[in-house]
Amino acid sequence: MVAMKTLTEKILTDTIRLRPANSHKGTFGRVCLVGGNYQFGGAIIMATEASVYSGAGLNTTLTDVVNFGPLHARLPEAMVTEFTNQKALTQLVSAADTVVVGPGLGVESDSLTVLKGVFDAIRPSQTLLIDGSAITMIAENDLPLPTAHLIFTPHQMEWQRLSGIPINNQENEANEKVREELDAIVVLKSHRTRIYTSEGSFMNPTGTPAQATGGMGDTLAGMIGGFTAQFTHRENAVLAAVYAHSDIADNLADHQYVVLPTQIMHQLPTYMHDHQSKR
Ligand SMILES: NC(=O)C1=CN([C@@H]2O[C@H](COP(=O)(O)OP(=O)(O)OC[C@H]3O[C@@H](n4cnc5c(N)ncnc54)[C@H](O)[C@@H]3O)[C@@H](O)[C@H]2O)[C@@H](O)CC1
Ligand SMILES: Nc1ncnc2c1ncn2[C@@H]1O[C@H](COP(=O)(O)OP(=O)(O)O)[C@@H](O)[C@H]1O
Ligand SMILES: [Mg+2]
Repeated sequence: MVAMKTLTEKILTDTIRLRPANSHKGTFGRVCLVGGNYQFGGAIIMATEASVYSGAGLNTTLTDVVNFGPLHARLPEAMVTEFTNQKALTQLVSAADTVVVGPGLGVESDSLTVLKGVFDAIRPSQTLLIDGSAITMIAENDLPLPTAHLIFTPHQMEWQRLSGIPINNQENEANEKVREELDAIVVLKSHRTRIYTSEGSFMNPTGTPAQATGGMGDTLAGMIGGFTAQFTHRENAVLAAVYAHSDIADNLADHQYVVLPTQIMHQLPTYMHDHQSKR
């Protein structure tokens, strides 16, 4: 086991590139976000909004039809399609650089059908981020994983379900072993989030109890989606998103009792401007 490294602010300038003058929306990646049933629309709206605010060039959301209006009222920049339309799902998933599946997807039979549809459509060259309900469904149904660049973003209870490691025993050695079996990047979220990759394991030093509110992880999932779609080094993109998400929260918590997920994403364009590479 190699010692865990602690992330520093340097991960930001190592990752967030200066936007080239000769560029267009296609330069900054396509993200497809899948989730948000009739009950959890807010989750996929927050994930989508976080991806857009992190600079991803094109964003399409596959969700329950009840969420179309609410999503567009907040975010006309995103495109929407119904997640039960298998043909559209296959086409939109195939066209993405990064697919984010799970925020607010739910665990009912329609949710499982959607998840299986994503797994069938994904190709090995693509990045697939698996969050929230999708992690729970994989664990509960023992679903085989597709071949792709996989990223899991479990909180401790979701990691217990997926890995079988009880929350109190989630030590680095055990976590690293399961990460290897999954052949994925694992972002194990807690008050001090740890990130396990094939290139090493990392501790995120940022974060505050002011973040302990629903939707905070949905927002991180969207940010990682946006970062991985536009920045070429996948591991660094994940690390930078985790660091930024909680660093912004720390800054807001200097003068706020609670930090809302939507406040974090709205800070992103300024924060990324201030922490981009100078070259
Ligand atoms: N506005 C919305 O639409 C929201 C929808 N959400 C969605 O709701 C679905 C269910 O996710 P939940 O996470 O709520 O439910 P889960 O049942 O998966 O997990 C929550 C349980 O895990 C426990 N837990 C233990 N350690 C934890 C840790 N470190 N972090 C978080 N929880 C920990 C909590 O106490 C809680 O009882 C997901 O699809 C999620 O995306 C939630 O994100 C909340 C907001
Ligand atoms: N006490 C805390 N200190 C630091 N970060 C926290 C704390 N509580 C929650 N977070 C962060 O908030 C996010 C919660 O994710 P998750 O439980 O998936 O939320 P949701 O599913 O409601 O969106 C994670 O990024 C986690 O690290
Ligand atoms: Mg979550």
